[in-house]
Amino acid sequence: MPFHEDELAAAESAHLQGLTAAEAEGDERAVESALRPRSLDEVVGQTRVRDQLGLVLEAARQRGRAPDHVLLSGPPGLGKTTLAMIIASEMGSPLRLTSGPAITHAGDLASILSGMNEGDVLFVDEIHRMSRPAEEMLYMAMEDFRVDVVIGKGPGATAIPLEIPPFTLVGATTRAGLLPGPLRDRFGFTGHLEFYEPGELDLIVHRSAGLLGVELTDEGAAEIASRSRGTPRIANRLLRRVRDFAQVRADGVVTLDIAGRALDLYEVDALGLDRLDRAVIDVLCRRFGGGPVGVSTLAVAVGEERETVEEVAEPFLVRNGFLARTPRGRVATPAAWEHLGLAAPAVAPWQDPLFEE
Ligand SMILES: Nc1ncnc2c1ncn2[C@@H]1O[C@H](COP(=O)(O)OP(=O)(O)OP(=O)(O)O)[C@@H](O)[C@H]1O
Ligand SMILES: [Mg+2]
Repeated sequence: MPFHEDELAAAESAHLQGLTAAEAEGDERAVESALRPRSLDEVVGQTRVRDQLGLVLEAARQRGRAPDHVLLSGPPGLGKTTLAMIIASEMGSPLRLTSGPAITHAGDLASILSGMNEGDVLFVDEIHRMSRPAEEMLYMAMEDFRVDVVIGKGPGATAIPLEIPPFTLVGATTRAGLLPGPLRDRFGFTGHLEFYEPGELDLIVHRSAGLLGVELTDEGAAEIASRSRGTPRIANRLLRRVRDFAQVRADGVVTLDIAGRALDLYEVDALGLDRLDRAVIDVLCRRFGGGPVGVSTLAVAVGEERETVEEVAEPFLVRNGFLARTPRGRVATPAAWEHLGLAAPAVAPWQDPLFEE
């Protein structure tokens, strides 16, 4: 391994803990980091992004240059951080980790950049949450490998140009749409991560079970995979919860029956909807008659942050045909009514030509 794994894992878990502040999750994070694929070959699914990225890295290696800047976008838990780490490891370069919210001043970024060596990979998680001045400094650094550090204030302020050795920026975002155009355009390669197919999640569950020493049947793995919301992080988490159940209530082997009972206990339904997903469609149908309703109102009604509803619940609900985004707001589809065991209104309010907001 070109970088020191323990250090990396420790840095990552500290970084992630800073973001979540939930001490109890520390252990989960450590397991998560142990389950990360370490090379492109180990990555399951995402074939398009993997092939494209593989080419970008190979070409850079042949030229002996740092690869182009890479932007990774997609819903949480699909592998953005994993891929960032793989980019560094495939290039044999050290990885530096930071995140948009951690860079509050341009000076924070300047000090990170000035400590970089040629070929280093800088990973900026949640890059859409960086401050404006830092963002502008980053444009310049990405394009010209140079930044202007402003010393002093007012008329006496001077800008001192600072050269930065060629590096590769890897940005991750759950909201590519929120990135300003000039920043987005400076990435040489953008990989959009998609939700995983059940067959791919099945492979991931088997792989993780092997690493964790969990005994499971093919049917047990398939059950976990099909209830994982197309998301490897969730597949791994459910596997651990099902393992607990198997250990305490049975003989430790994860069978179809055990997986089904455990997942019912954890309120993950047959289609993989979790509590938040169900709360969103439930409120939408029962309280707002199917919509349309603005996302902020919806978020208040389910007692969550707007961002959480938009970034975590919605992509999955939209992709699975339970919810639609319309210019007037969010609406429930007939599949959502059906999933809740409710009768959909004969004419949905938003389809009624006399409907007025
Ligand atoms: N393609 C994959 N194959 C196998 N396991 C994967 C894959 N992608 C992700 N994982 C697993 O899922 C977990 C979550 O992935 P990761 O942390 O990279 O997601 P992320 O996109 O960075 O999420 P977030 O937006 O929340 O930061 C990892 O611990 C890893 O074990
Ligand atoms: Mg991440």
